[in-house]
Amino acid sequence: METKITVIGAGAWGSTLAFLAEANGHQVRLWSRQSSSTLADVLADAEIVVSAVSMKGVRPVVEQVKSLEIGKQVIFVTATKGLDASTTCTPSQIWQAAFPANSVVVLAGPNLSKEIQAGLPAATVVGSHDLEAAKLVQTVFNSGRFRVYTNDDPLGVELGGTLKNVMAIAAGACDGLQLGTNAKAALVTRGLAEIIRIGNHWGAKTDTFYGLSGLGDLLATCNSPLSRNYQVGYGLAIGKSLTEILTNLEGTAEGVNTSQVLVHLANQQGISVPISSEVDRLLQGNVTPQAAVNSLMLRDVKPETHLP
Ligand SMILES: NC(=O)C1=CN([C@@H]2O[C@H](COP(=O)(O)OP(=O)(O)OC[C@H]3O[C@@H](n4cnc5c(N)ncnc54)[C@H](OP(=O)(O)O)[C@@H]3O)[C@@H](O)[C@H]2O)C=CC1
Ligand SMILES: O=C(CO)COP(=O)(O)O
Repeated sequence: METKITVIGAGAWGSTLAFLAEANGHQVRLWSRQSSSTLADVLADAEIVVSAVSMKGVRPVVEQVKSLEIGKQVIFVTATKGLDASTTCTPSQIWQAAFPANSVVVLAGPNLSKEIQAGLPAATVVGSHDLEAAKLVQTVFNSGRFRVYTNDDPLGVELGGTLKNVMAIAAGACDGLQLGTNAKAALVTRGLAEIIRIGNHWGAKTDTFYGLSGLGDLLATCNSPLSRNYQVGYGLAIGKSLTEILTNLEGTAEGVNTSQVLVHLANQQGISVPISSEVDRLLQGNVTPQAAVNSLMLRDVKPETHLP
C-alpha cells in the first residue's frame, strides 16, 4: 500500500531515507530550508513525517510544524542523533512533547548514508511505545537492501545512536594516534559499558544497547572513516584544530555537541563517564590526545562491569 511520506531535512541522511521509501513505491516529499515549496505544502496529507535534520534544527522545525494543522493519526519518525543543548532532551522527547497525541517512532542503526546510497545492505531499528506505528514504519522502509527491526524501547534506540557518536570521536583519535587494535577493542568495549551506564540511568533497557542501534552503530562508526565523528577524533589526533576539521567536514558531527551536553548532565547526576569526559576535554582543547589516553589508563583499578 502506498503511504504519503514527508521527509524534513534534505541532508545526507534525509535524502537517503527519502530514496529508500521511494524505492519501496511510496509517495515521498523531501523538504529543506532551501526548498521552493513551503513546509505547509509538503505536510498536507502526509501520513508519516520523517525528521532527519541535525540536532540544532530540531526545535526550529518542531516549532514550525506545530504552527500547522497536523492530524492525530500522523506518525512522526525521528532520525536525528543528538541531545538538545539547552534542555538536554532527545529529539523524540521534543517531538512527543510538541505532539502528545501522535505516535513518535525513533529510527537508528548502523547506517552510514554513503554505503546505503551505494546500494550496500544495511539494517536498522524503529523503536516506539506504539508498536503498531513502529510496524507501519518498518514496512515502509524494509527492503532487500535495508532490513528494519522493531523495538519497544525508543529511548534506548535513540540513546544508542546518540551516545556512540562521542565514542566514535574517541575511536578516531585512537586510530589517529596509531594505538593499535587492542586499544581500540578496549575503548569500544568500555565505551559500550559507559553508554549502558548512562542509558540505564536515564531509563533505557540494557538489551537495547546490545542491538543494532547500540553495539551495531558503535561498531560501524568507530571503525569507518566515513563517519564524520570518527573523522573529528582522527583529525584532532593528527594535530588539526577542531575549527579546521569542522570547516572541511562534509555534514554534521553531532558528537561534538553531544559530548558537552552529556558530560554536563552526567556530572550533575553523578554518573561516571570517563571516556566521554576525556572526549569533551579534548574537544575543548583542555587536553592533548595522548594525555587523554594516559588519564584513562591511569585511573583506579576496578571490577569489569558497566556499573560505576
Ligand atoms: N549521514 C548519516 O550517515 C547519518 C546521519 N544521521 C543523523 O541524521 C542527522 C542529520 O545528519 P546528516 O543528514 O548527515 O546531516 P547534514 O549536515 O547532511 O544535513 C543536516 C540537515 O539538517 C537541516 N537543518 C539544520 N539546521 C536546521 C534548521 N535550523 N532548520 C531546518 N533544518 C535544519 C539542514 O538543512 P539545510 O539543508 O537547509 O541546511 C540539512 O537538511 C544527524 O543527527 C545525524 O547524526 C543518522 C544516521 C546516518
Ligand atoms: O550515525 C551514523 C551512522 O549510523 C553516521 O555517523 P556520523 O554522523 O559519524 O557520520
